[in-house]
Amino acid sequence: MRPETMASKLKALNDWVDDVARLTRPDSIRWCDGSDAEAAALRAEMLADGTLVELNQDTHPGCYLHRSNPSDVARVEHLTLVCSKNQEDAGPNNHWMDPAEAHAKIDALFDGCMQGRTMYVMPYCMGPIDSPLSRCGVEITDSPYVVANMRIMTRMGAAALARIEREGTFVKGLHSIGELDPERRFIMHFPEELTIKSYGSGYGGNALLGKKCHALRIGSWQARQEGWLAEHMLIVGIENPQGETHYVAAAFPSACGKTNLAMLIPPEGYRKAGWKVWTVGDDICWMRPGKDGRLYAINPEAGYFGVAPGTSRSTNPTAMETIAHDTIFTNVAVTADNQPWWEGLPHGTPVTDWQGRPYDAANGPAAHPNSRFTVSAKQCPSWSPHAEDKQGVPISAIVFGGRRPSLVPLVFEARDWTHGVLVGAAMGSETTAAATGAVGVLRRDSMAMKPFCGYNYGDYFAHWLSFDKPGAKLPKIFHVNWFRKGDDGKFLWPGYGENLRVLEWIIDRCKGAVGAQETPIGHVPRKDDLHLDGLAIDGTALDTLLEVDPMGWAAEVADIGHYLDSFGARTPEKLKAEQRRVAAALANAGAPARKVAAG
Ligand SMILES: Nc1nc2c(ncn2[C@@H]2O[C@H](COP(=O)(O)OP(=O)(O)OP(=O)(O)O)[C@@H](O)[C@H]2O)c(=O)[nH]1
Ligand SMILES: O=C([O-])CC(=O)C(=O)O
Ligand SMILES: [Mn+2]
Repeated sequence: MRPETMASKLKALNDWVDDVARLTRPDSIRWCDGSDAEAAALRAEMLADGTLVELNQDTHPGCYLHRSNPSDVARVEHLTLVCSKNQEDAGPNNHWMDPAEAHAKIDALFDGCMQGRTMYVMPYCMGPIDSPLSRCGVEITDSPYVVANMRIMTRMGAAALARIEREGTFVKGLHSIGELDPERRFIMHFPEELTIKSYGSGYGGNALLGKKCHALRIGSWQARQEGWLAEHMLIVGIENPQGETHYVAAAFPSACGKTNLAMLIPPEGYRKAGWKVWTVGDDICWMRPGKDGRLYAINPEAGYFGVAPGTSRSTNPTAMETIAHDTIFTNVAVTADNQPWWEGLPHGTPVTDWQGRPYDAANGPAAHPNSRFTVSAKQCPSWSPHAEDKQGVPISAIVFGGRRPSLVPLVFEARDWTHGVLVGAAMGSETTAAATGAVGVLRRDSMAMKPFCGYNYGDYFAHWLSFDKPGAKLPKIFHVNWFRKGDDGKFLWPGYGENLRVLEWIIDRCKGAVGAQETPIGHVPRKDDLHLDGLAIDGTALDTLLEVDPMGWAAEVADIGHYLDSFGARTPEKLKAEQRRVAAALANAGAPARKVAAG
């Protein structure tokens, strides 16, 4: 760590650090270089003051547990603001405050807040350090836990600082855990100033500012200006037995299966035949058109901040292997022999819950439903050899999806880009524990970006449409739903590794190698179009998964129309016309679905 006196060569950076120090009045300032020695020293400090607890080092070498304040366990959407000069630019999809008022409000909280604490200055790079698609930032924080996580989640330290000094621009992120009072908490974004101010929370999405705040909210604003896309998407490479790899980018809302799909293990028959899956990213995707007209994507992150509950050898063995060592666990339970534990693990018994209390089922789950692991991407056994390619990987298909217990089929394909943008805009999903508030409530979550789009959704839809221009070789767009339920309330589709069967159909559609049936909502596979050998699923479940109910869909599409209108004049007319086209097709849908040829 560089002591205060060895500040950066970049005057703008030094000046900002000085200003922040004057406001927050820390006892000392440390510039982080990202080294192992620095990480080890910080860890020792956190173990000494209880910020980290050592886990069983025989079974989990290098693994530690952090228990957060029980009031600080998830993103807080109602306290997350986009403070653009013009309220219309933030749009009805964001909470907004006038920038001057917002600065005044949050600076009053920052005033003197680091007294008695150390202020850490972390230069970081989102994306491979040498990629033209990458962007840099500097986060200032008083939380060593945040430093430890940022070191895993981003390229943090000396190399990032060198790039920042070369480029001269960076996103400014100021964070303090403050007094962890839910009444004194704000996550504010000033896109026109490339600035983030976050106060009063130590939780991942609120505090690791490179992630949702920079890579999505500020990133999406920059992407619109510069002609690229910053999306809440995993990136996965699917290699077929012929050795051909297709990359798929998929947007699912928080806690709806991105990490799992990115690390999928092929079903046994596929594995034997030679199918392989390569993980490029599990949460965020930055993509832009290449010279050949295709979209190329990078993962701006360097690690995974994944949901622990539900992760097991049967659902996600790749993740289990990834987190077997050198991992920070947040808000999980522990067993009698000090191993981390969460709901969904078949073995072990929790003795201490996520709050550090003796486990008692009466207190609810042992691990918090949004408990997380933080781990370096390099530890993932399926980490793609192309994950660090500076030009990114070419995307063959874009997939949207959410938790839809009824109506929405297992998979369907949009007719073209405009229809695909409508499918993404129309996405709905049940809310999850990743944000505070009620769980299981169906809401619209366009492109899984509702909590993350840093500007007006109407403008965002127009930006998406703008990629369809002469010379563009755009990916095909699909929608999936792993979460359809039967009358007994159980999931109809086995999900997880079996999702490869759906990805195979998707990739074959991109190649024109498999058929489908045309319906008013898009192309849906017939049973025979999917490879289902070796899959235990009964015929009626499959019928339900592939059915399109015109009545139910007519109501859904009418609701989508109202939703698009809620963004007023900013919603592109082209998107509304597309919605009317689908509504009209559904109105005519008395006739049986028509068979279409492959391609
Ligand atoms: N039924 C079913 N559940 C799944 C499937 N994939 C993931 N899940 C469950 O959904 C939850 C969240 O999955 P993740 O893969 O961590 O979700 P995510 O989208 O990466 O979440 P964020 O990190 O919050 O963005 C876990 O409890 C999983 O076990 C699936 O195919 N079927
Ligand atoms: O941002 C976070 O805290 C975790 C995450 O990936 C999400 O909620 O989508
Ligand atoms: Mn996420």
